[in-house]
Amino acid sequence: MAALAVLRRSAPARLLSGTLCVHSRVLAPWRQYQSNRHFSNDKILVEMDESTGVAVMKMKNPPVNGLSLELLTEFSISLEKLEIDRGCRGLILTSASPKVFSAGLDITEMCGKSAEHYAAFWKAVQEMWLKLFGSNMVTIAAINGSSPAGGCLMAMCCDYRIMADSPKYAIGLNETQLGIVAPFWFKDTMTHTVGSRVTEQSLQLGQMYPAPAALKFGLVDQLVPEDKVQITAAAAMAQWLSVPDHARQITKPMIRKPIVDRLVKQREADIDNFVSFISKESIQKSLQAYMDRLKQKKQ
Ligand SMILES: CC/C=C\C/C=C\CCCC/C=C/C(=O)SCCNC(=O)CCNC(=O)[C@H](O)C(C)(C)COP(=O)(O)OP(=O)(O)OC[C@H]1O[C@@H](n2cnc3c(N)ncnc32)[C@H](O)[C@@H]1OP(=O)(O)O
Repeated sequence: MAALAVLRRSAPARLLSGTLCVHSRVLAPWRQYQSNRHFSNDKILVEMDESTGVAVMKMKNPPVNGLSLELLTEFSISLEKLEIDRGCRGLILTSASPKVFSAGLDITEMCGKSAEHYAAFWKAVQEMWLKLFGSNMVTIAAINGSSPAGGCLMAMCCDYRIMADSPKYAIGLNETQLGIVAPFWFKDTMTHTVGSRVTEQSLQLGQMYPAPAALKFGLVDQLVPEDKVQITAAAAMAQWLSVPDHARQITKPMIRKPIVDRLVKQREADIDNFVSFISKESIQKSLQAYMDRLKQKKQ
């Protein structure tokens, strides 16, 4: 048992290659850590079921769960807490808002801000990805609504994806549609999920796939009626957890560690690249025009 406990603790550290730091500027203090093991801060809600060892993490940033610096920071802190919790073996990631899993990166974080802000934001995006893609737990995305760009990235980081069966909900990496470019580790994550050919086409076209199309080529693993997404995720989790932890935890990094290491080796260069790209006037104009289109859609 002691050996298993060591494996459980040491594998994430190896996989994440020392990436435990989080940006300190917006660290929200834990409001509470109650006996029933629910904890929450502003943007992330965690419900931990001690009898199953499964935590449900809900993103809570209405109206569309934009991945702001605050949400990303709280996400990484929450995930880190669960990762070191002996009792937690599985994580179900979902949205507290109906109809949207996550609208991806909060575009307002990438518009009209300082270079320092862009760098802090991008570091938080990297941190989220390193922790979720490199997690030692079983991770299941319960995709209860649309999931563009960064939302799709989060879902793809998980071991298994269950999506609400509705053509109204779409998922994909649509960055080129905004006039921006998905970085290499977004591309790596998609290649890992659906292979090179589909990734090449999807990324160039910035394609969003309605849920039934996403199922066809494996961007999601299972479609279920909207009101069954959570219960199906719990059932899938039970199945994944029936595999002995130590064997699964040694297997997962065989595939994922080289992908994680690629970013770890060039984190600073990737931040510099992002800051210089996003600061360009032409890119700022594209993002602003896209935000205007989103707002006009309503009128
Ligand atoms: C060489 C390369 C090197 C380095 C890298 C360089 C570049 C950068 C890479 C960056 C990677 C980027 C990743 C991203 O995630 S970008 C974000 C992409 N997201 C989207 O395109 C989603 C846009 N939103 C939608 O499609 C819809 O909102 C959605 C999610 C389907 C929900 O639809 P609906 O319920 O109808 O809601 P509304 O559209 O009415 O939106 C409500 C409200 O929210 C605002 N909003 C929506 N999405 C975002 C967002 N991502 N960020 C900020 N704000 C958003 C929307 O404008 C509305 O606002 P309002 O004030 O009008 O209420």
